[in-house]
Amino acid sequence: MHSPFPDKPQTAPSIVLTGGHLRFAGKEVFHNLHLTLPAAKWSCLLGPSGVGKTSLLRQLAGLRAEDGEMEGTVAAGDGAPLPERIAYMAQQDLLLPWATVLENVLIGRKLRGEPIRPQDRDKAMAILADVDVAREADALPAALSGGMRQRVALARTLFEDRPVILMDEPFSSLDAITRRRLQDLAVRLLAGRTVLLVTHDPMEALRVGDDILLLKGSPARIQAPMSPTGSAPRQEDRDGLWPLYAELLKQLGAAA
Ligand SMILES: Nc1ncnc2c1ncn2[C@@H]1O[C@H](COP(=O)(O)OP(=O)(O)OP(=O)(O)O)[C@@H](O)[C@H]1O
Repeated sequence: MHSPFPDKPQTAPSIVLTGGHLRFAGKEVFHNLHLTLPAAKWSCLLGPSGVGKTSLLRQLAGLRAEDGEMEGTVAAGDGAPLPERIAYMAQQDLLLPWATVLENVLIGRKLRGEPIRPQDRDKAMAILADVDVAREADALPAALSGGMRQRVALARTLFEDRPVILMDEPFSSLDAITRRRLQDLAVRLLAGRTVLLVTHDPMEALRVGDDILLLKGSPARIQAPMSPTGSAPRQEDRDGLWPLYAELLKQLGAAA
């Protein structure tokens, strides 16, 4: 099968957050939060809107909270430095408006002062083809639909090919068919990576996640209600996901 990643992924570490704490204007979003993301597994984080999922993802990505107080330590289980091993895909696509789609995928190399080699362009184009926006490679982001921009942002994350991937609702703007296709693609391309995926879609979490996490309450706490069996991407009927879906909905309802 064609793969834009001919090399083996670097070893993916576990990620450990200790004593996570976030406060905005006196409101505690979370307090003394502990979380371990197992190495080379997909963890999916669900929770009601505003509970703190994006904030938690940003803390794991090493980003500061604007206008907020953040405390806690984030470390890789193997003890090696973490920041350069993380790819972070934000909720807003954050594409550079003046750069073409292809340049946006390659922007990480450019920002790091690395040369753009022919094989980098080839790899970027292969990923753009995988996410079905290769025809738009020379277009500016403003010419794309929201779903297309999201696919470009996903392509940029995949291009970075890091062992740790943090994604904030990466498939939210996509139609149902494209969403499933890209879930399957991401599972294939990111096998062996340590992934945390924030989603509002319990079925998405059940299809792709090794571990499902819930963030709930105020201040928010982490729960780990289930770890679906069978290898991802799972199928609703074949893998018996519907009862788990109902259970997750119940638990999310209880979280409101
Ligand atoms: N810059 C900020 N200033 C003040 N409050 C903030 C700021 N950023 C986030 N918050 C607050 O922190 C809380 C958590 O926000 P966060 O975006 O992490 O939630 P979320 O679970 O990702 O929500 P959603 O599912 O809607 O994306 C919310 O109450 C939000 O209003």
